[in-house]
Amino acid sequence: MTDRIPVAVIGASGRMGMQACRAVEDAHDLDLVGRFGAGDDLGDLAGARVAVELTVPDASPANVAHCVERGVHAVVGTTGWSQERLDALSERLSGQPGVGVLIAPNFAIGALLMMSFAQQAARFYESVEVVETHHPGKVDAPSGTAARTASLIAAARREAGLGEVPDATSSDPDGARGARVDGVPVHALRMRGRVAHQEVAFGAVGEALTLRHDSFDRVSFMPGVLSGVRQVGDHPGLTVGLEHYLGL
Ligand SMILES: NC(=O)C1=CN([C@@H]2O[C@H](COP(=O)(O)OP(=O)(O)OC[C@H]3O[C@@H](n4cnc5c(N)ncnc54)[C@H](O)[C@@H]3O)[C@@H](O)[C@H]2O)C=CC1
Ligand SMILES: O=C(O)C1=N[C@H](C(=O)O)C[C@H](O)C1
Repeated sequence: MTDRIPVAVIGASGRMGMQACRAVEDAHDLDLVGRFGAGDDLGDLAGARVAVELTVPDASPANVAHCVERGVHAVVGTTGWSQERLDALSERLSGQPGVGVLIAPNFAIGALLMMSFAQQAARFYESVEVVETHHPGKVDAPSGTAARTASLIAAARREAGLGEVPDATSSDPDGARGARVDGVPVHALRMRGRVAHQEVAFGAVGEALTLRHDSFDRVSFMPGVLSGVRQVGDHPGLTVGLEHYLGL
């Protein structure tokens, strides 16, 4: 008989939380034992071994800390985790050996591949910019995916000895050139009718490379959520990025 994993979803009434509850309920090896929303007492997380955390950036660190303190593994899709918050979580995990937390800026396989391809391409191109588009209900900008993509690109550029992206702009009073994440220009669009989309545009003399990923439906995130739930217990400590579980 297989050992079924008892799972709780935090943020269960949200766009992602509802989808995650359905995916867990439909999985042959998982049991949905708890659904938690804003204002609920997480208590012992209804006896869950793994919690899926899909809330808002301001609530996520406390929810994850609650899980870790009770020895419950956490699969976290909530974005907006700063390096400072990640460091505090690592510190907390060092006092709970055996507990695993996965922070996954994006669960979609295509988005993970896009980030990996962007990392590979980065050293060959002088110019690069990231453009993400999301539904207008998203509270954080840039997206976690865009921020991570930019950081990965920046690290690859540094390693290759590339300097700043070329840009002669000397007047931009309204911020038309977007944000900079680790020196990489990032632009965020919010549009009714969209879900989650990203382009990474590379340029070199006489050529361009464009990488694009589209999530048209939140079902695209569910195989990744389920992989995370099944594997987090085998990965104690903090892991940032589902690619580390998938060998990408
Ligand atoms: N990693 C990934 O692949 C993906 C990550 N996300 C991220 O997941 C998060 C949730 O996204 P959506 O579902 O679209 O947002 P949403 O706004 O639809 O849902 C968030 C839910 O969290 C609840 N909530 C707020 N504070 C809470 C608290 N303290 N405890 C428990 N529940 C609380 C809200 O009431 C709401 O139901 C966002 O950070 C988003 O960026 C979204 C899609 C994919
Ligand atoms: O809020 C969303 O919808 C999404 N959030 C994640 C992010 O910020 O990157 C993942 C995906 O883009 C959908």
